[in-house]
Amino acid sequence: MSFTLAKTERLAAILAQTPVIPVLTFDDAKSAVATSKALRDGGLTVLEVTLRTPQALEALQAIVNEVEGVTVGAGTVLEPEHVEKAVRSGASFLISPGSSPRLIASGSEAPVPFMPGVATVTEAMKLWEKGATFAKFFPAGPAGGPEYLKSLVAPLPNVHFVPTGGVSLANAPAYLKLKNVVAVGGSWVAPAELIERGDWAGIEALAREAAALKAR
Ligand SMILES: O=C(O)C(=O)C[C@H](O)[C@H](O)COP(=O)(O)O
Repeated sequence: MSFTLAKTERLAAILAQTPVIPVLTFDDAKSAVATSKALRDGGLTVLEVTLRTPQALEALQAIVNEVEGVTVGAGTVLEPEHVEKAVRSGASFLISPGSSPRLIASGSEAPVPFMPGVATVTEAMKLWEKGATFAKFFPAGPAGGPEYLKSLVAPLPNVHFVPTGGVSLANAPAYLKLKNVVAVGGSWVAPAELIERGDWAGIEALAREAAALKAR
């Protein structure tokens, strides 16, 4: 089991592309493609498609095949079966809200980078012992917010986080200014109501505001 340097570097390069990773939930491939184009046109090019709906893998594959200029990963990866299916559907990276031993074993062996989730110091240390230096911080707000993450800079200077869960345009800057935050994740840039309504211009506008945020 290993988080290899090559995959870690690949993940670092993906995360360096953007201050905000949209966390997306799709009920059909068509709206997934349209939403992804709107996000890309607004300047957000790294997308996380959650595996929370029956159509999620089909949606992910459609984005991979039909939308140029985006890097698409799978989110809500909870078990080894999700790892296999997401990779087969063309995911460029895998993200999980947590870091169970079984998932770490299969995720770290995947051919694409895997970013597990943590909410505590000990969880972050356990990953670091295995060679993982990037983790999703979830659920960011309830788990302690920017104050909590700031406290980890001194003891864990080599672990970097993508806070997700309760992040908004308003509070994203407080996370993005931290030394140990490379990007934030959030669903606010593609709200379900706008996707249902087909308001692609609205999503593009939200993406544009988010893309203008600065990571350190
Ligand atoms: O499904 C996953 O893998 C998760 O980790 C949960 C998501 O990241 C959050 O649901 C996004 O949080 P909000 O931006 O507050 O909506």
